[in-house]
Amino acid sequence: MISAPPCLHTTVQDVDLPGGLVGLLPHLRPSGTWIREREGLIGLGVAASTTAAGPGRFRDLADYWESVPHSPATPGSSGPVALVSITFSEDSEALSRLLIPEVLIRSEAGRTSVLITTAHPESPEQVLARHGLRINDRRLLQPTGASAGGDMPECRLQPGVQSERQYLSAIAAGLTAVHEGTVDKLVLARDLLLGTQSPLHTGSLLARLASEYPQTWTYCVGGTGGTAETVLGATPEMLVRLRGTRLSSRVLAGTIGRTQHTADLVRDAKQHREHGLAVTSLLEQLRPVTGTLQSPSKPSVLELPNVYHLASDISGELSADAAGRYPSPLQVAEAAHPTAAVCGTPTTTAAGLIAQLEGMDRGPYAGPVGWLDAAGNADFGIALRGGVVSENAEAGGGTVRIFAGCGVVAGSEPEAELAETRVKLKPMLWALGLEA
Ligand SMILES: C=C(O[C@@H]1C=C(C(=O)O)C=C[C@H]1O)C(=O)O
Repeated sequence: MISAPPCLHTTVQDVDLPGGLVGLLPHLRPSGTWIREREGLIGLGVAASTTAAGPGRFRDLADYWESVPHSPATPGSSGPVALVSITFSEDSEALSRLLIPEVLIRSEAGRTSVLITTAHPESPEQVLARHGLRINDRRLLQPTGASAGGDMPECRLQPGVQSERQYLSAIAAGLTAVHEGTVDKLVLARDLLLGTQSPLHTGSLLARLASEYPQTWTYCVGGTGGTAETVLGATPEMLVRLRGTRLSSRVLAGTIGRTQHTADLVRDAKQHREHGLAVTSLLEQLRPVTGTLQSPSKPSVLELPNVYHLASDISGELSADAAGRYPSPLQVAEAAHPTAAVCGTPTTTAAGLIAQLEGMDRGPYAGPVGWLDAAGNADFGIALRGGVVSENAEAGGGTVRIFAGCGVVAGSEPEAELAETRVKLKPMLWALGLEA
């Protein structure tokens, strides 16, 4: 629902954070995160937010963001940042969201700053104190409360929308569509449901993901209390990164588990075909909004603790329209989404088959997730290796719904694809204490 955003006042202050963003996470209940290695951001609380649904969801979120009136931040700072999660499908029942956190802790190029954005006449100290933080007289940013520790509440594993057997049938049906020439590639996903009896501390869960998977972007959007849903995970895939008019992307497709060797991936023609379709889709979809685009002649191998992926790092430059205007970050994300890394080729036919064969609403899974600022900078990853946490404030516990998918092309074997989803579910299962 789009409502008028409040007028926001921002203050910014440089701080020291020797333990880095990840060290702070177990003490906090973030409303948003985007962290990789020692860089990124943590959002706390919500100064303003909106939700959107349907085919106009990108545009509606962009309109809201553009209408946020805010006082200019200190020179050198890019002002408020919005965290964004957008559903995979325009038909999703789930909401796409944009939220501007009250407190934004941002680490970039060795500098950490705290940006406070508020609609209320409160001092920065009061706002920080409400979120369990203080800045001492030596500029150290410190938590005021104890760490929640790394222990996760006991989780009960429940079946997802499809059993493994049903998922194998969906893959077989996908392969038939490939053999009949309806699609060249189709990405099919499944889910698992985990029930918890006591509340899940999302800060600790995110800290576990960020520590174990430092090569990925640890994301989180939501968590505004009550029965609100939080989207979180650790994605290795960058849909679009914008720094002014410079654009970059990391396309992943073609995967093996760590029990195999990278050489098995590098010499596998099927994996390269699958990868090539994902790269081609991104290049074609970005062409209308870019002037130049470069992609490597062959993919490299991205090594993660659970899998090896074929990876292509794409770079380019945005193009201006006839009036000299550059596309906004949300327009670029809309153009890029969905690539054949998470949908298929051709896109519309694949999306129709996904809805039919998966039998589930992907919600935010495989949709764009990340942040944008008022200077036109943005990081939008693809919401993979994660899930949706739903807390039930009354019952005290909640559920976590986690997702994983894989690309089906000619030569795919259903059992191997099922095994691939098992290793892709590993980061979340491990972070929740369900896997060694
Ligand atoms: C669909 C997922 O991952 C995508 C599919 C891949 C593949 O099929 O090889 C690899 C990386 C991602 O683009 C997932 O993690 O759920």
